[in-house]
Amino acid sequence: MTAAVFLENVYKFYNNIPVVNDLSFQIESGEIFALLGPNGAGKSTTIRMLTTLTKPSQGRIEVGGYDVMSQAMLAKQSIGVVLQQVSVDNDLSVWENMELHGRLHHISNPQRQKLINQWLEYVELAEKRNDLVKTLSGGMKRRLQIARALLHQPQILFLDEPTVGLDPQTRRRLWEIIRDLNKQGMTMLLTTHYMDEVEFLCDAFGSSKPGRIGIMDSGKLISLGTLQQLRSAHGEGLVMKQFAVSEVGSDSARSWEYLFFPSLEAANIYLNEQPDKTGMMVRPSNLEDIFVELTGRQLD
Ligand SMILES: Nc1ncnc2c1ncn2[C@@H]1O[C@H](COP(=O)(O)OP(=O)(O)OP(=O)(O)O)[C@@H](O)[C@H]1O
Repeated sequence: MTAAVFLENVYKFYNNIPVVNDLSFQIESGEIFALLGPNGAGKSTTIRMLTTLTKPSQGRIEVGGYDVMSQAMLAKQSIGVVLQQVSVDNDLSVWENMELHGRLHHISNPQRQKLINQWLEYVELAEKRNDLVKTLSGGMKRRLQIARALLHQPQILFLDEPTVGLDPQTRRRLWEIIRDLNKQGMTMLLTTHYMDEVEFLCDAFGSSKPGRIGIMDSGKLISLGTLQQLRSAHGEGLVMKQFAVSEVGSDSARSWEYLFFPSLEAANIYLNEQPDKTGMMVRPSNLEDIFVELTGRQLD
């Protein structure tokens, strides 16, 4: 079966520096895939290459079975894109934004109006159809971006940092939309630097098909798998040990050392064997622990 998204040995150089460095992975049809990494890891550049907005310097990329270099038009038709910066036209109404996109994609009426209505209903903006976009909230604008990206019935939806700058309720609502679209069979690739976003969207929680997580750092894919696979690979049990890193007068700055163990039980056995347990605690590992272990950094 052809992968919905396929990257092989992909590089992107800016000023001779590889900001994407030998990236290879595939996403199957219907899968949800999150690219997680700190600022500057190369996530946006990767999405820009996948969506034909910038060319790879080397390597092969296919989306929807089409080569992004030699079959860019066909590749573009098979994808919907929601970029980090809100890209809807503020001076047009909600409906006019949808109409423009529909015309650009040569969707003829009455199908165009049917799809506009369907997707505006889906993102709960039907009642706002005649409102100017500049009067909408940030969350509404993001939902409009999603509705517009879906109008030409793409197979794959790319979302670059979809919930950045939104309040908690709005983020939650967008996550539900993203998860629902994926349940309906839409292939999804999203970038994020929020751990809770990845855990909500990619975690099993009763789903037989959890999403996969690709952790990127300095242009490289440094880990790949479901949350459970990442936890199994790095250790499901964690012992946190507090230690002083500096002493200034009577103040001391404290930090944590993380020790991973194959299971929570193994972590507990280790703790029980310690003669002095002061400043130590045991808990199951999570995505953030794994990220810090792999990159040596914490996300914002
Ligand atoms: N057009 C460009 N010219 C030169 N350097 C660039 C260009 N675009 C991106 N970069 C550099 O490439 C690196 C990767 O940037 P990118 O935006 O892909 O990272 P990111 O993981 O998406 O980060 P963020 O979460 O901040 O968006 C950064 O060091 C950035 O400064």
